[in-house]
Amino acid sequence: MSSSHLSRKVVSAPGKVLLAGGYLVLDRKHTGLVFGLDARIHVQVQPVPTSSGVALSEIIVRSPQFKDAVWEYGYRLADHDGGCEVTQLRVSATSPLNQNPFVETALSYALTYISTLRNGTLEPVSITIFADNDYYSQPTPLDGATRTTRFVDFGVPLQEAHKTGLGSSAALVTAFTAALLVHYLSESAFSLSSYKGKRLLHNLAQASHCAAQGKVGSGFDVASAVFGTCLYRRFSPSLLESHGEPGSSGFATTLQSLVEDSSSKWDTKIIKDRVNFPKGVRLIMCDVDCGSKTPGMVKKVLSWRKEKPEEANRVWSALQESNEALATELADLANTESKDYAPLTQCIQSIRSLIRDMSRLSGVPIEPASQTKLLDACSNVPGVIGGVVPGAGGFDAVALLIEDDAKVIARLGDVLDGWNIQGQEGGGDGMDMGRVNVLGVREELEGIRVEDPSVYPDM
Ligand SMILES: Nc1ncnc2c1ncn2[C@@H]1O[C@H](COP(=O)(O)OP(=O)(O)OP(=O)(O)O)[C@@H](O)[C@H]1O
Ligand SMILES: C[C@@](O)(CCOP(=O)(O)O)CC(=O)O
Repeated sequence: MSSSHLSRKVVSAPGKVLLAGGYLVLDRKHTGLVFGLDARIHVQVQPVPTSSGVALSEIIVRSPQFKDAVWEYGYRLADHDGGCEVTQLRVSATSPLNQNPFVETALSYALTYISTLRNGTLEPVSITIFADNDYYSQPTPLDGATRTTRFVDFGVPLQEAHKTGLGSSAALVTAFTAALLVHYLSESAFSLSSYKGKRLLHNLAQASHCAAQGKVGSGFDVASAVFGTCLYRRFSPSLLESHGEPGSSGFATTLQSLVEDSSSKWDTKIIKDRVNFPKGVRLIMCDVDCGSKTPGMVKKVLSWRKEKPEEANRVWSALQESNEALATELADLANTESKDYAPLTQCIQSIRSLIRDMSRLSGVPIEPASQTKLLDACSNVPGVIGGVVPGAGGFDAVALLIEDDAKVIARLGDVLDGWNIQGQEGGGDGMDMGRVNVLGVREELEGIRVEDPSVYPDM
């Protein structure tokens, strides 16, 4: 190990799949069953050596798997308790500003919080982001085969990469925030191994993720990035609606109180003890490349619920019951070690049927006909227990539960090989289904994790 590894800190956070509870989880009355995935975003922080003894207040962030993915920021403490303001610096006077709102917001929020706990200036650091390959569409070898490169060079700018929908921004903001807290704060002020530390990270990452996306979602993706697989009940949205912004008077104190929850306002529920995953079963994702999400799906579903509350609430209550039954069945299978997967198939079928009701009644293609065909074809493969359109659904990836056996994956591969043509001819949604690839990801129970820095490439 070279000595530079000693001062480097690396933290990783998992991607997610909302197996059950899409849309419902937006309402505190309901829960979502979210699985963490073994595709992670890793963030490395290292001090910048200063030979002259003069430290400039500059932070450089790189995402070396993408073209031109370098962001430089100046930072300063604002007057009137305004927290830490960051300003993106141009790489050259003539080059356009290539912004990364998630990085920039996570940086100013984390530095603001850190500055409330530390006196004096924060020394500059260099930050590197590594994304596991499955966050972006490209064929990856499945279990058993050797992955050639741990972190593939995608060779394109970040905006041109095809995302697979594993929640890169939430995993990034969470790992990025955690890496900065671990770097700048002493173990006694902040530790990821305690529940208190995770709660603090959760609150801070939810605040900056919402600010960066410009809307308050349910936050299931940030919650699973911190706590891993869980049943999730969201926080009241009003919590994040009026905390001001970096630079505005009083922002630092408001953020500190929000993050440390000094008025006990956070009502998020992370339920881990009712969730388990049976040995012998595996979750996999099939990425529909060129799949696209219909814009405004959330808005349309919510306006249907507002217009027809009785109709919608009937479906949502039944779905909530089926979603909980799925979590219970998975936990029972894990506890009893039974290999009778018929009840699990049944749970998945009843969820799918209710999701199709929701699609029909709301007019939103949550499980469109082309995904119904894909899921039915996958479910007919021996060893496949069942599958759903996860999250918001639409034309994105599907999630399957299968018997954890390479033969099942091989059989699935055979079915999916010719899928492109079948989808285009018979999809019936006016959408072309692209190629369907089995991603190399699987479920993972663990959330945020401090990593051994020596296994990452030197940057
Ligand atoms: N590897 C990375 N390096 C730097 N920034 C990244 C990286 N991955 C994601 N980001 C940031 O997150 C943004 C993508 O966030 P977006 O919410 O659109 O996708 P997502 O979180 O993957 O979506 P979904 O919830 O559908 O999975 C990028 O534009 C960039 O700002
Ligand atoms: C529709 C929704 O409930 C889930 C969206 O999930 P995904 O981004 O499709 O994985 C929105 C949310 O929970 O914020």
